[in-house]
Amino acid sequence: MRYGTTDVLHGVGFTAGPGEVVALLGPNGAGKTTTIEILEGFRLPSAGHVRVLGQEPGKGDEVWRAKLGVVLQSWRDHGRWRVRELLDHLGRYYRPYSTPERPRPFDTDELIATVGLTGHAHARIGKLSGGQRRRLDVAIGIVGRPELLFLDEPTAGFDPHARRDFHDLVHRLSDLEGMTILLTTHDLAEAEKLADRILVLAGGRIIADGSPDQLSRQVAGKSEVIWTHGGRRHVHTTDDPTAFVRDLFRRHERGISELEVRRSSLEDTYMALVQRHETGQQREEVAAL
Ligand SMILES: Nc1ncnc2c1ncn2[C@@H]1O[C@H](COP(=O)(O)OP(=O)(O)OP(=O)(O)O)[C@@H](O)[C@H]1O
Repeated sequence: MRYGTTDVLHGVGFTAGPGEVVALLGPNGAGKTTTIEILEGFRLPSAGHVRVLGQEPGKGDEVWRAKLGVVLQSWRDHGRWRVRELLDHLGRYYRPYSTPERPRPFDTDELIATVGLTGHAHARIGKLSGGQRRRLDVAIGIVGRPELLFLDEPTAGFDPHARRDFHDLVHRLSDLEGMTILLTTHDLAEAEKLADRILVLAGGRIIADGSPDQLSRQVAGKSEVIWTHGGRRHVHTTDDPTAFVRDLFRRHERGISELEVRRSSLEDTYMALVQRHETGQQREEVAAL
């Protein structure tokens, strides 16, 4: 993807299979939204090949569009409508695309309950809180029971409870409905919890692609060993926690309690990957001078 003379995506290549949950991670400006917008058909790529549900997104017809669900970063219209009224209204557009395997739309009350808005079904949308509005955005995205769902920072503004409900919802949608889900998030714990696969974008390139475990293995992460001995808490960082713990017990046969080994988190892995990419970029720039 090129804007003017600037390439913002370079050779971004990946496939996602049915029912897969893929998280797109990356620093601000990495190209996540641009990638999603191309897949949704909102932006035409300057070059390359894109197929979404067998179709070139820019040429998708209504039947194709009805199979997609989109939750954008934020939008604030329909303030005078009521929650149930809007979902019922939007759902009707999907009726002609209903199939026996995939009845469309979702039952409105079931959908409202699914996103936890039953108590606000008759509230005016303009009066919802930020988190409630975001729940409604998700409901709007899935009202047509899509085969493929795009979620751009879906949990921004959610309280911990709403976040957990949302995570359960994503699991249900992928496991029970077989929905393929592509989401962007800056919450690494969320990505780790939800995604079967993580793509890390930096500077418009995919710098890592794999399950959270596979990514950790790409970066030789250190582990933290935390233990209490004689009432004092100790922390040690090591490449080989097994050897360290064996040695620890050899040195102190008794008196060790509350032993914990913490592997590097996805956050550590992510930071290391992005830093490695940025250092490589700087080296390339210096070499070009
Ligand atoms: N219409 C446009 N014209 C020119 N450049 C653009 C345009 N839209 C986006 N860009 C640039 O493309 C790059 C990628 O932007 P994009 O919004 O895809 O990033 P992002 O990864 O979604 O970032 P964030 O995490 O901040 O949402 C940025 O450098 C941005 O400045």
